Amino acid sequence: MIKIRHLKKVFGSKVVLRDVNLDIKDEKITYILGMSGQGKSTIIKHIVGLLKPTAGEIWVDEINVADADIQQLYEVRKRVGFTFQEGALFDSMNIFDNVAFPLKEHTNMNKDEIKKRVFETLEMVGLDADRVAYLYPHELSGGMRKRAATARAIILKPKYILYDEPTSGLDPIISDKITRMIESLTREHKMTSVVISHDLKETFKSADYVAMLYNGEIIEYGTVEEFKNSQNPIVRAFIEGNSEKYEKIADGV
Ligand SMILES: Nc1ncnc2c1ncn2[C@@H]1O[C@H](COP(=O)(O)OP(=O)(O)OP(=O)(O)O)[C@@H](O)[C@H]1O
Repeated sequence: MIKIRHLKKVFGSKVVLRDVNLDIKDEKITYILGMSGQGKSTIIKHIVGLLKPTAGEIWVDEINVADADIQQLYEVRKRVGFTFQEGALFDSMNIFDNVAFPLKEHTNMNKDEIKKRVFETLEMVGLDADRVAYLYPHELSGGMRKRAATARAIILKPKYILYDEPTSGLDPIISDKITRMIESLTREHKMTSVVISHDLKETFKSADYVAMLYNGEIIEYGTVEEFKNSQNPIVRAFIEGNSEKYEKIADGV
């Protein structure tokens, strides 16, 4: 399980995360929602040790990432795959080399083993491996690039996968396909998924748990039904897409 306890992060004089507490349950899909700039990406960067917290603990199973040594961080990176919003793939490498990259870095697999694993993984994310493996990222559509980036993130068979806005910039049909891919990796391949999103439609379709980040804290956490029935005024304004209501509450009016 991933457990975040009293996570605080200050950039310069700006307090982005005040006191984040969150449990990510194994083999489930947890969505983290929140307005732009609230610090959702900052949370996931802490989970993989790309940022050091100002205070608090981030447990990935028995490892506290906040004070992990190099060896432990290496272990965390094997257990936790992640995809970022932008620039997830190396433009100068074809899809095969992109997806194979972590295998070459982290394992002693031979060429045949690497090819087998890359092709299997491309199929797992719904790509036709024979067709796309030797294409370059710019030759793929946005949705296919997201799938390929996911293939690279799961190539080491991580227990956890973190998706940063996997459906942003995609049309509703492709968004639905990406959501189904996340579901299939979670349900059939027993991964634990954390999804950062603004996309309520996709969230309500596939989340097991939903957390809402606001003003540096998780202000609501529960199942989709619980979240939909939340009486928290910020959550209500967010669900209704009511900017006037949201801003009034945010301004303390
Ligand atoms: N390395 C950094 N140095 C300084 N400020 C940062 C850094 N990383 C993030 N921030 C600031 O922290 C805040 C939260 O950023 P973050 O990207 O985590 O938000 P987010 O909720 O993921 O937003 P979005 O939905 O737009 O991606 C922003 O104000 C951002 O400018």
